[in-house]
Amino acid sequence: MPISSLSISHIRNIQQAELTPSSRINVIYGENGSGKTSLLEAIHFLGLTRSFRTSQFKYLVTQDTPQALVFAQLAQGAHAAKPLGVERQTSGDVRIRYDANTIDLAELAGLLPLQVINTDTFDLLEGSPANRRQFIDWGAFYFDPAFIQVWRGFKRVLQQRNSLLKCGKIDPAVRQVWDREFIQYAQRITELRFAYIEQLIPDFEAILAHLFSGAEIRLNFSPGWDQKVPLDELLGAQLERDIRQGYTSAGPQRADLRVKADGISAAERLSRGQKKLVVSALKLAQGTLYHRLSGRPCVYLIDDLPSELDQQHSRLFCEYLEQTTNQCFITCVDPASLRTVWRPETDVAYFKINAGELVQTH
Ligand SMILES: Nc1ncnc2c1ncn2[C@@H]1O[C@H](COP(=O)(O)OP(=O)(O)OP(=O)(O)O)[C@@H](O)[C@H]1O
Repeated sequence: MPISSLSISHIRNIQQAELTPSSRINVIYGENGSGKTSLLEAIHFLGLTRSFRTSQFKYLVTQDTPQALVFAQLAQGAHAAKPLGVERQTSGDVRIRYDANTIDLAELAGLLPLQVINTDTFDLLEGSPANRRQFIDWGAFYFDPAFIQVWRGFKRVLQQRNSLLKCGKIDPAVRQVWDREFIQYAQRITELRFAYIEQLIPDFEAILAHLFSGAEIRLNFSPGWDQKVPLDELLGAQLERDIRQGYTSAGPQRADLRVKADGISAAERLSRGQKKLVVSALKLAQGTLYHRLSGRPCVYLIDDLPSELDQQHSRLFCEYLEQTTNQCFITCVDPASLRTVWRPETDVAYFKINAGELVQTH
């Protein structure tokens, strides 16, 4: 559901800002330190009650202010827009209200599915497998309603098993009970991840073909253990090692999505700009698949779109965004490079931000 109006109070250097965004493309521009990323963080806060830049709320809220509040109207097609408000205190209290009801975080995540493309997105290639598992699990969460329960169950069993391992000596009967449950969850979570990746790959390849040429990119999902060996055998064979280490070394907690360019790790092979195109294609593919499955577009927060990209690739990126129905909030320092890329019929709004103050421009 696109945001049809937005009011931001006390997010970083934005004391108070109001905007009426376009349902399609919004370009937010301004000098370094003017508040562009803060505006994207405000939208992220609205969708998830937290920032994508810091895990500590005290850094997100305007300094010396006890609370942040972001309020929006979410468009509902032909029907009247519905209000959504997220308020969070530095003391810890969070209040989420949607259409006159208090809702929880899981309901909020379903209302405003967000995709962020920023410098951290490079972690999808350069970071640890945990980044890629998070990426897969975001998609699997929306892909199959069963995923969240399976994921929670698996986390609980893994924690229990690891606690047992840390104790050193384990009663074989107790271990068998936990292993049985561990294996059931491991198989289920892996099936759901496989199913999601299988659906994602064609979208990823189609988007990549639009944005990128120069190397053959392949995605390869590795579930976290050698599939040729039954997991119960593996857990038994690795028990001594697992006890020494104090954690379970095989299972979905070790899954990864390997990205290769011409058969070599993409993180090692690609240039910075090429990496940006590949990670963006992954994020755009997630949004496309989500839209196809749910019938609803995502909201994209794209920080400094032109950075790392030459003019031709910026143009291709914008062309792709234009073809989708996502609502996009795109930041840049100089809007000149993004002024000429849109088709005349595309609804594009421009906002200039200066010292946290926002004005709509043309
Ligand atoms: N908690 C806070 N309270 C008030 N101001 C803050 C807070 N945290 C950061 N700032 C300031 O907010 C300003 C805006 O930062 P932001 O990262 O949004 O800028 P930007 O426009 O994205 O810059 P750049 O182009 O350099 O990436 C900065 O000057 C920063 O120092």
